[in-house]
Amino acid sequence: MAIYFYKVCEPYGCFSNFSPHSIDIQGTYWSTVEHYYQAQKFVGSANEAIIPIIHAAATPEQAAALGRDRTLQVRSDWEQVKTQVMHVAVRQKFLTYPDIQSILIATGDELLVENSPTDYYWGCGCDRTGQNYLGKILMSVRQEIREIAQIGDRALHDYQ
Ligand SMILES: Nc1c(N[C@@H]2O[C@H](COP(=O)(O)O)[C@@H](O)[C@H]2O)[nH]c(=O)[nH]c1=O
Repeated sequence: MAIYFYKVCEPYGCFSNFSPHSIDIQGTYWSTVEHYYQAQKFVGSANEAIIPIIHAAATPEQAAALGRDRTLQVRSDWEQVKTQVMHVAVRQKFLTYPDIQSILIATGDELLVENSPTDYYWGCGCDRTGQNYLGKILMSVRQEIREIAQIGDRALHDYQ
C-alpha cells in the first residue's frame, strides 16, 4: 500500500520538508529542508540578498513564501539543479536523525507519495498524476541508507 504524506501534523509528517529538523549543509545550519531548498533558488542570482532573510525565516511557511516571491528572479540553472539540491538536503536530514531514519526504513519497499493537492512536480497533485519527485527522492534516500547499513554490517562481520 502506498504511503501518502503531506502535512507535518499528519501521519508520516516527518517526510515533509516542513518538518522541524534542522540540517547542516557545509557548515551552515538550516532550520528545515524547506529553508535550505528555498534559499538555494537565489545562489548566484541578482537577488542573493534574500538568502540570509530566508535563512532567518521563523517558519518553513515563511521561508517558502519568500522563495516563491515571483518578483524575485531565481538562478538561471534552477530547473536543472533543483532536484539534486532537494536530494542533498533530504539525505542530510535522514542521515542526521535516527528516529525519522527508522520511520523511513520501516516503510520497506512501499511507494512514498507527497500528497500535495497543488504541486505536480514534488507531489502527486490533486488527481494523483503528478511526478512525485519528493517521494522519489525519499525512496532513493531509503535505498542509500540501506546500502550504507549493509556496508557497515559487512565490515563488522569481516572484523569479527
Ligand atoms: N509540504 C508542504 C509543501 N510542499 C513543499 O513545497 C516545496 C516546493 O516549493 P516550490 O518549488 O517553491 O513550489 C517542496 O519542498 C514541497 O515538498 N508546500 C506547502 O505549501 N505546504 C506544505 O506543507
